[in-house]
Amino acid sequence: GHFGQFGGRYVAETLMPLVLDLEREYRAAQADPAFHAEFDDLLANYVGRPSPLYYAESLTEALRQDAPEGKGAQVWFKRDELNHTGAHKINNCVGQILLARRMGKTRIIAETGAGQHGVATATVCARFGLPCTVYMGATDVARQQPNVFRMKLLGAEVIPVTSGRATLKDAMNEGLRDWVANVHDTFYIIGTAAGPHPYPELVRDFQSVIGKEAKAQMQDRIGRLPDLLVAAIGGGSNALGLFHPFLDDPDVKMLGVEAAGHGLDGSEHAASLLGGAPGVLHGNKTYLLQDADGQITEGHSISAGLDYPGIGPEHAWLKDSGRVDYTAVTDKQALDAFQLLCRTEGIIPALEPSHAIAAVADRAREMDRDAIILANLCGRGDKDIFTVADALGVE
Ligand SMILES: CC/C=C(/N=C/c1c(COP(=O)(O)O)cnc(C)c1O)C(=O)O
Repeated sequence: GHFGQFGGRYVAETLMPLVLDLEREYRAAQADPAFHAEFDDLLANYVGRPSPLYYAESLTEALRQDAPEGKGAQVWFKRDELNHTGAHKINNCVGQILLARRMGKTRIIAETGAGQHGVATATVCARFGLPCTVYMGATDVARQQPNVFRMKLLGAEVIPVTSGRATLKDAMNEGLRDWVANVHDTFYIIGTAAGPHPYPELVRDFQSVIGKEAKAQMQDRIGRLPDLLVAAIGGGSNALGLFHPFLDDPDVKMLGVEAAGHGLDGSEHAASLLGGAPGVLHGNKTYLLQDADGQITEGHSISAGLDYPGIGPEHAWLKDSGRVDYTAVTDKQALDAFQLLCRTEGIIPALEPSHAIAAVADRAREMDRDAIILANLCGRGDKDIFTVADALGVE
């Protein structure tokens, strides 16, 4: 594997030539200044980067209210929810659509759970005039309706998937099935840092613009590095994007936040690292929620984007190496954090980063007032307002 025992490329033989072509093309793109110039130009002038680095003063003060005397870290956000399409997903889609064009592919497919990756894929397909087919679990079609309509407005075909629990895992199964049948003309834009090598690496590389910007912005604004980075984890791409540029800074601690759903003691969660075991799924070896026979078990999370029984292999390696700490936040805790941010900062976060905000609230109270926490605000909550309304029993 490419991350210790984790990673690898466990795919059907028919996929191997394409996966090898993709690696060859990715290496060529990495060495091509024109690729980087086009990527950087689109991120600046189409996506709207750099995303702001924002000091959440009001949230910081609110958290200090019930912190012990002299405690209460400063909370900063990387505002990737302000990107075009409303989440970090677009960073990766811009990179992958450029690879698809370099490879001469004429058809794009993708999987989606929260619909953010689906919208971002449909967006770059519209921009570059390529047909787009998005696979989405029927459960997620129902709970992320605003994004389903946006995908259609952008010209994408949305195919509901009804197998299993009809969430992200099932959508990714269908995406891989389509890809195996159409390798000649189709490029699969995978939405997270998972899948057969080189996907976990190239997705992490495209998303690392988040951490690179944050490092420079922190130096400009406060002249030092943050003490703790916090990010929510579905497959793990926004977390790796923030963490990766800081991995060689030993004083920068990192916390990945998984979805504990209805609690880690039961099976109704999506904490693949904390509640799973090593296994193989979707082309890579990583930590997975699985039963004693190695069958993948269905997860649960209130947040569609974290509702995945796997995780990118780089996180499996970072956990085992001890470089990154991992925790898990329940649906309830995420909902409370969602409302806290709305009320203190006037920002409606997606349910995914709401899990990170819950963990920030937990850690900030234990840290000194001059400590700096930087959290990834990786998506906006417009897509979630009806899910939240139902959960809170309000109109
Ligand atoms: C690739 C499938 C995941 C999706 N979203 C995941 C997601 C996530 C979790 O994905 P990762 O960053 O890859 O862990 C975090 N924040 C937002 C706003 C998300 O939408 C999607 O389909 O939109």
